[in-house]
Amino acid sequence: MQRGGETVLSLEGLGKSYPGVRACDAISLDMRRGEIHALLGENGAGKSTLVKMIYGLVTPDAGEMRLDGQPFAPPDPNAARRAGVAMVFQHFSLFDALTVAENIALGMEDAPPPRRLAARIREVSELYGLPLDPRRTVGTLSAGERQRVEIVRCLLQGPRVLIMDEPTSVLTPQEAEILFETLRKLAAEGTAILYISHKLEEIRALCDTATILRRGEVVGTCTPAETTAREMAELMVGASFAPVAAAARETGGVALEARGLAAPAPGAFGTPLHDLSFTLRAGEVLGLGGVAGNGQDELLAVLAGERALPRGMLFLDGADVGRLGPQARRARGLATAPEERLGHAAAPEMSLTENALLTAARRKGLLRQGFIDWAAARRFAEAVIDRFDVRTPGPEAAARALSGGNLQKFVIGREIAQAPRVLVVNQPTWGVDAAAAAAIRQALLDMAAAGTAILVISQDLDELFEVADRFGALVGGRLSEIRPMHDLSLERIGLMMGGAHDMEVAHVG
Ligand SMILES: Nc1ncnc2c1ncn2[C@@H]1O[C@H](COP(=O)(O)OP(=O)(O)OP(=O)(O)O)[C@@H](O)[C@H]1O
Repeated sequence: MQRGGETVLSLEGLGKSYPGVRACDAISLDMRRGEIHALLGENGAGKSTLVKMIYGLVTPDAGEMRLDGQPFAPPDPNAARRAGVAMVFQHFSLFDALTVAENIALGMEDAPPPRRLAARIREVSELYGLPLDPRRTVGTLSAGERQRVEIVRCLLQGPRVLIMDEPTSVLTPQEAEILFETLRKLAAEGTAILYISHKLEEIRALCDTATILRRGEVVGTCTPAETTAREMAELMVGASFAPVAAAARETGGVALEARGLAAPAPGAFGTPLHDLSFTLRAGEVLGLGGVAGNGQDELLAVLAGERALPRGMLFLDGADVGRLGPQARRARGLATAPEERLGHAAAPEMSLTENALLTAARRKGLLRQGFIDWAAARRFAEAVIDRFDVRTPGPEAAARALSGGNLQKFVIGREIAQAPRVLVVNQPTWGVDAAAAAAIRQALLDMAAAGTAILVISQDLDELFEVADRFGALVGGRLSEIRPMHDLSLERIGLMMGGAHDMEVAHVG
């Protein structure tokens, strides 16, 4: 570990307000050369706002920044990049139809000629243990490989400060380990890394120091290796919270069954589903793991009814529902929550009340003789906000004004609160902080104990260990054998999911 290097970036009293919310309040923080610095905080604590100020996407309304001792106020990301600040986002901004090299060239100001660039990409990717073929079309890459494109793009700039926003949510455990090797090597060379994650065990393994934010303010710092995950979670929340506990439960009859379920790829780069068969019983939680892009979204779309299926492939309580649309399936008790919260699970410009109405109108009786019962819709939205501790000024707030994790709590809570017979969720706690994730997982287990059949599609294996009774891996649109969760180790599951995609652990040094 390289503690004690000179300060590269210092923030002094940084602040930013949005209407009704002080997102960041007088934040001071120093980053040193060679340091891997975690930024921790519950949903809405201000982490994204803070890094957006460093990256020139948001202008602070108070305080100042210094980079290498010089005043630093980037008006836009280009300026931040020129000054040596790079950022890898949770959502990749790559063009599927272009090659790796073309994508990288697009993000550069003075891209070298194609052959030189391809050679540089090979060089940097090999040096940092992130093999990448510059000629591959991005649409054919796995999520882990796409992330490598983003990282290599940053590394080509030789950044002094590298910001990573929840980088491991798309990786297998083996790929995450390779990423950590890369980050350690970068830190050893002097790069300062600011690392946002809700995965506290990862932070303990990787980060030299952590700054904890709560409601826009710095509330503490710690040395992650010397602090337990629970202690860190409690520092973030400012209180203790209960661990997830599964009550003993009995499984009932088969509620949902897929029989040889198959569907062509929805577009040029989607994943076709091949011959998926599983049963899901009342009171049971079936976990489907897999690296992003292996058919998760496509499976959710056919289970939700966004895409119809031929006869004979999908049964709800014994009845063939494959040809029914989403509203008809919901009316029969099959509720679903997709991964993408803004735009798919929720309409960004609509209020929380309107978003609640979108999926709950039938089951919660929010329509009266064809008219919307706005008072009832608002009460339902308020009940979800209360029960799942969604931090927002109120149900009239637009979905897009919520922090990522708070919107996630809302869209999952909206389905849970409808008490469906079968619930299918994709990445239910993606981007949700530890305490809120525990609350969502507990709610899923409580529903199962009350007899709901639950299918959890997730890339978070710790989550599946916590909630699932049985496990199957989705790989290339196919389903592995389904095994009892307690027979499986993390390593075994990682291998079932496709291991490290032909990658070798970086040889550091
Ligand atoms: N564009 C915006 N308009 C209005 N409010 C906003 C906007 N962006 C952020 N906020 C508010 O600022 C606060 C901080 O949000 P921010 O996204 O920085 O939190 P976060 O710590 O990154 O959360 P998460 O872990 O959920 O991503 C939240 O209360 C959020 O609702």
